[in-house]
Amino acid sequence: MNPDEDHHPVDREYPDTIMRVLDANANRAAEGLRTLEETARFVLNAHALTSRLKTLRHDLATAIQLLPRMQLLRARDTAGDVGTNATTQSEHQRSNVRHIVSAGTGRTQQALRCLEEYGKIVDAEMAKRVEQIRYRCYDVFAELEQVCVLGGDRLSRLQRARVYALIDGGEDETAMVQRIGLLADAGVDIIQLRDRSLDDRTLFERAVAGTAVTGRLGVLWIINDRADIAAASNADGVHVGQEELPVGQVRRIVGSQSIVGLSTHDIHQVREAFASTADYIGCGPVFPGITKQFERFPGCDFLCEVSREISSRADHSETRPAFAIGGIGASNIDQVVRAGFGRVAMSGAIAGADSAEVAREVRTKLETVPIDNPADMVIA
Ligand SMILES: Cc1ncc(COP(=O)(O)OP(=O)(O)O)c(N)n1
Ligand SMILES: Cc1ncsc1CCOP(=O)(O)O
Ligand SMILES: [Mg+2]
Repeated sequence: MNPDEDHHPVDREYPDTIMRVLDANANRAAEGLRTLEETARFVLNAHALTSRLKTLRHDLATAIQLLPRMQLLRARDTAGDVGTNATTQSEHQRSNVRHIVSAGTGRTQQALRCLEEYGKIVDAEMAKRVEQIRYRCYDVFAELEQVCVLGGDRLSRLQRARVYALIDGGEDETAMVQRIGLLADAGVDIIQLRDRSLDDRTLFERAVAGTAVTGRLGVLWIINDRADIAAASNADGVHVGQEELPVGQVRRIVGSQSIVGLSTHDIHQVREAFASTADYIGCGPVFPGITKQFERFPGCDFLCEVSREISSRADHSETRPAFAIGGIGASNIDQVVRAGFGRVAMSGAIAGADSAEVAREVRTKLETVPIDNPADMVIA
């Protein structure tokens, strides 16, 4: 705030000691929130958490404006602060992102409590607002720490993923598990269970079996359409279409640690998806295929538009991994690659006896397209 705009009704001067506590902790809390926000944004790609942390940071700045800023600045005395040299060894060591997050959340919470307590002497309204911010922080911080462990791992695997296979539930559970093993061996990164012919109980049981085997094999496991079954089976995520439950509602069911994918068929839907909390998008249908019939094919023109949209955004945290889908296989992968896509989802092409060779061949071609991979830092 401009010092001239300091409109706090200063009817008294507060002791410098109090002002120093408030000044130091206002800075500490704001810096802590910014560190956590950057982690959610750039390291974890956690869109919903990033925006909640940003709102908290802004609300804190608004609350701090209730303090007499000139008095705060006059009281600032970094050189005379006996605490600046009193550092501990652990303050200078951060071994991984989890460590940064737990240090940041602890520090921010402590700073908010100090602000609140000392703020009560100066401005009761400010103290009340900080108290509310502190309560909101408890929830957001708990989620952030959890996302760091499970969600962060899922998101970094998603960022690296290139080949995504859609499968049905198979003849029986054993057949499905075998197929998953084969696809994983062939280097498939993500497998989606897409089967509308199964009753809910059987679909759930297949989902549970898939969660267990993909967990062992290091493959992401996504359930098509059904957020409830994805949550109940502890799958890595869910994929929904434009006519299904909105992404925000899906999130309420599966939580922030799960992957949510969204189908897109035109560039407006892609932009909407980038503004939502979806973690990746499916783009298509590109070509006619055997799995699903369509009247319209946005085709490779659409893929080119999506590639341009992604590369036009300087800030890659504003985009999401995009998988081309629809009739894609070894015979047309070159066209997809030429459209700038380094990731595909396939069903029909990986359903036959040659599925492993197809998956390998497709992968080799896709690897010629660089994909943005910001999540290559050690999160564990
Ligand atoms: C990765 C991926 N992309 C697109 C789709 C299609 O989803 P949707 O439009 O909801 O159609 P159905 O698969 O539900 O028939 C997908 N499943 N996966
Ligand atoms: C579900 C879906 N949505 C767009 S294309 C498609 C089917 C993908 O299967 P295939 O790879 O066999 O065309
Ligand atoms: Mg669907």
